[in-house]
Amino acid sequence: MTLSLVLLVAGIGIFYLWSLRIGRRPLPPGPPKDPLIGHLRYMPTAQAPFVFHEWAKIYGDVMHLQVLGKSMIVLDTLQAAVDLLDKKGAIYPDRPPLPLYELLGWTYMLSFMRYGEIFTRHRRVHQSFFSRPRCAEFEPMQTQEARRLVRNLFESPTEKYGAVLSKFTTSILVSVVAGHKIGSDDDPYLELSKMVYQVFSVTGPPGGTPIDFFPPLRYFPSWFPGAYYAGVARAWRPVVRRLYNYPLECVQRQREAGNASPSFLLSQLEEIDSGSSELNYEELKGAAATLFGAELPTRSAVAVFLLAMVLNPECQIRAQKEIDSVVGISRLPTFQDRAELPFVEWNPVAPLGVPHRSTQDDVYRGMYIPKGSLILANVRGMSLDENTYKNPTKFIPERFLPPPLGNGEPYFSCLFGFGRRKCPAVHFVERNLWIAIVSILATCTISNALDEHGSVIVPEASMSDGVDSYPNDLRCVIKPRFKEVKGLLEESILSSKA
Ligand code: HEM
Repeated sequence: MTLSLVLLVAGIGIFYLWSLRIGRRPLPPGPPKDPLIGHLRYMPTAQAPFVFHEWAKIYGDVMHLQVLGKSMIVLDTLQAAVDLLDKKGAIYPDRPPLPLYELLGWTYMLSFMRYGEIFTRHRRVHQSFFSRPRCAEFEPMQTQEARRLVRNLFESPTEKYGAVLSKFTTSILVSVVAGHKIGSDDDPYLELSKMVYQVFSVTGPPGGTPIDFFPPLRYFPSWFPGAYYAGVARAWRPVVRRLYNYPLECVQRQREAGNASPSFLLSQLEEIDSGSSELNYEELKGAAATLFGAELPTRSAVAVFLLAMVLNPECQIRAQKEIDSVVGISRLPTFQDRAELPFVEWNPVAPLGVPHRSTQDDVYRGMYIPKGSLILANVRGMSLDENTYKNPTKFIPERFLPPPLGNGEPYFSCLFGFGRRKCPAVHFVERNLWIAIVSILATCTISNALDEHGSVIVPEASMSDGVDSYPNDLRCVIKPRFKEVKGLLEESILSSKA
């Protein structure tokens, strides 16, 4: 009798727990799906952040999608992303496996690394290299590169602006990572950076190819249905290998010759020799490749800023008035002016970032999030949240400034990602952007280009779908604001040792 009672109570208990999970904790809502393949047919092939944002208006800010049996959770509000990825960071620190990137040879890349012991070591190395005090040391070099950027913009036609921006971002990264100063346009590092862009362009955003959903396809010839990207990866693998080998070989050679400049690679090589490094040689190559691979978002951010200035000339004038009142026109701005230039603070929006992956089952607002789900933080969707931001599609740089300077809207804190995968270079990146933007505003007038009939070209405010979300149309004219500008730039560039 007693045994039956115990079994009955245990049975009820087990049923209760089971019903809690299956019955009362449903998966987050999502659009209707097909049997077996789930949402495969409905996954957006273009402008995904905007499509997800529209779906979120119907199904809610935490959506569940399923593709070939894999769960995907799309987070469309900052609140949901902060609650899950920040506050429960221990459950969401992983990245999905990326078989195509493995085939390409992107190994030991922090951005794509699975969570674990190797990740923790690499993350420590990156974080300590880009610590706040360390980043302050890069300011003189960043200032000089921003001035070279302006000079190069003056000397280039509109269609070359993209290349000029690449040169700026690559120069800063190469200086920091390998201690090399880029001079001419045929510098091998510029060629490498172009290659990285091409590799990412031909393989698309991480995790989106048939091989990522069905890894055995990587072993098939590229003509086999679904295995096209295996051929692409095999063809581009040597390029990735060159990106891994070239910088380290250069710094090793310079070190032997006794003329290596301070850099990430040099300090890590010294640590390897002294036995205090967290990384071995192959891992170090991957760590450096990680940093070169991060060139694209900075280039896009400056390009988006230029586009915003063409489309919003009143904002350009307001920022320039502020700069003129603090800096004047007889010198160029420096980081020391930053505290007095609140209107120049400006940040880009990265669209979908890199997916996180959950390592345990979780429950959020009563919804069940299965272990192993891919978590996509739709940062673009978050920026369009009308409950938080007034006129979200309008460019209002002062929206985050406290009144009376601005609207006092909540600061958009997620540009650099979430939780344990947040961009480790944030202090470095926001300095790159600030000095580029303030230098351009202080010295340039950015205005509409004219077409062959003399009519004003108004570029469309839309972004590419590619890996770097770059403006589709950046036609504009960049000219010196006043006649002394070129002299000030030349003087600063010639006298600089940075
Ligand atoms: C405007 C420029 C940039 C933006 C908007 C940006 C933003 C981001 C975002 C959103 C992530 C993903 C965070 C997440 O998964 O939650 C990320 C990761 C990362 N970023 Fe940046 N980033 C920029 C530039 C850079 C630069 C220049 C570097 C290096 C010099 C860099 C290094 C990294 C690394 C290593 C990761 C991977 C971190 C990890 O997976 O643990 N980023 N960044």
